Amino acid sequence: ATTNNACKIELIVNGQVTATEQLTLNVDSQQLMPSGSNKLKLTCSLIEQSVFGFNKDEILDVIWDKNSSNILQLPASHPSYLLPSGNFSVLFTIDTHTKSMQQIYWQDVAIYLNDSLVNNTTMGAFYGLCLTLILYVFFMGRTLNDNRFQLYSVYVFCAATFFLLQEGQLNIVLPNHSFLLSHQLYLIFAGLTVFSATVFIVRLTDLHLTWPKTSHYFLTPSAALALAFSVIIPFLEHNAIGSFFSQLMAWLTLLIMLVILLLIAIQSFRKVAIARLVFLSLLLMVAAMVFRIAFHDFNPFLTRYALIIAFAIEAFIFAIAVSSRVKNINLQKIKAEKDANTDALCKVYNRRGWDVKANALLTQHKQGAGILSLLYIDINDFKIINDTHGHDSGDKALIIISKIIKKQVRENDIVGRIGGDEFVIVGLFENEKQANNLAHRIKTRLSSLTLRIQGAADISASASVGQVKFSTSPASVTAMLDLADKSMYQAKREKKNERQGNLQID
Ligand SMILES: Nc1nc2c(ncn2[C@@H]2O[C@H](COP(=O)(O)OP(=O)(O)OP(=O)(O)O)[C@@H](O)[C@H]2O)c(=O)[nH]1
Repeated sequence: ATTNNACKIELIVNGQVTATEQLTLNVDSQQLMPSGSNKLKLTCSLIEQSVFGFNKDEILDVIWDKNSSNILQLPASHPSYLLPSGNFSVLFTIDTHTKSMQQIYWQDVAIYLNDSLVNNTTMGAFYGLCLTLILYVFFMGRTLNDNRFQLYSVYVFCAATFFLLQEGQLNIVLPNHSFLLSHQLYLIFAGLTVFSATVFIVRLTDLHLTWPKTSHYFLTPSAALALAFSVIIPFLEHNAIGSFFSQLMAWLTLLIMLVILLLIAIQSFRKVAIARLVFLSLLLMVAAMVFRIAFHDFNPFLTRYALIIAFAIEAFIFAIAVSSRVKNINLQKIKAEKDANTDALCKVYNRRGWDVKANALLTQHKQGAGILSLLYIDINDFKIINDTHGHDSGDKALIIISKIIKKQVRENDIVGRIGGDEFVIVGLFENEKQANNLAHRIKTRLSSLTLRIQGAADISASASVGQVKFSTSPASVTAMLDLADKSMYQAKREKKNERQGNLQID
């Protein structure tokens, strides 16, 4: 009967034991294994069941000897086995493709369960966050038709897949697919991550516009080279050349990140929008990467977690940066649209903007009832005002008159300046009386004006106002304008005749 737990592992080459490793319960141990097929012997004497497994990802397959039916494979991210109690000795083969230190763990069942629960929950939360960000930003990008957002999703997808393959969670749902655990597949996703991240960051922060040469001749080609390495390395012999290329890829990636970091630091210094956010998250990522390269074999678990945590924070910050860009782009679009439709001097609609709004009102009138009324306002003898007081004072007079008009109208009436001294108002009224009231107010208010202009002489001005009303919708806004224009000329002529009549009487 066994009185204490003990396990040892022996490496067997040509039938000879070449190395022995005494395992310690709940302490990871290292075993150097040449690449290829390694025969090993596990000898245990156990009071109770325990868990035995491998941490590293270079393992292609673990094949147990025929007499190992009492050793149970557990659904886990890495090859893990439940060892029975009692004394036993069993042979197994490990296929690896790189000569490496294998991390072997031998744990209490309770500790193993706790560790894998923590690991899988943490990783599950991480994948959930990534998936949410990927989908959210992707569909936001589709709505806004800007490929920066799709690039973000591609980048986060590649990185999350890289972590998924490296951490091995796919192995839980798809056991016995050793390819999923293999170095090859996750290395390619590492390359894809470097490439998509570079393209995304360049587009997000407009590095291709600020430093076109650096981004065309260094950043994009280097990222493509790192991607090419990641595809080539799995096909190389796992010897000095292979590890040289692996190192090269790691350092190239670090170099790309440092250059981007430097450029974005300059942008932050120049106070370019979102540059600081991007800088912060990149700094975090570089710190995690330096840690990963410098302490490569120090503690793989910790090294991987540092990168995952840094990446989760980075992905989140990038999502904020992307949405902040969306906001900026949207605001710019809205402002540009508004500017294109606004008269710069009087801050009412210009011809283009007024036409759009007037058409919308006409459509509304066609669908409903009420009176559509258009007022056409032309300032009298504005040329004389300009000639007498100067163009600058003329401008100020136009501003004051437009303010007077805006004060008289209701919120939904549409005021536009469609010519030098010509204003139009279109509105929808419940009845003719309401429409006439507005026309009357405008005509009275503009019939005789004294405009006070700071630092200049007062200007006397007046305007002629024409009105057209429709209970049945007119054919078009142009037709409506033509009629209103004629009505205004009629009013102007009458006013001139009146004045001439007055002169003759005098
Ligand atoms: N200050 C200023 N003047 C403008 C602007 N746009 C047009 N004008 C001037 O407005 C004047 C309009 O002149 P006309 O169309 O001959 O009309 P009017 O002098 O008002 O004469 P009636 O319409 O017959 O009463 C022209 O002298 C234009 O140069 C502007 O933005 N600022």
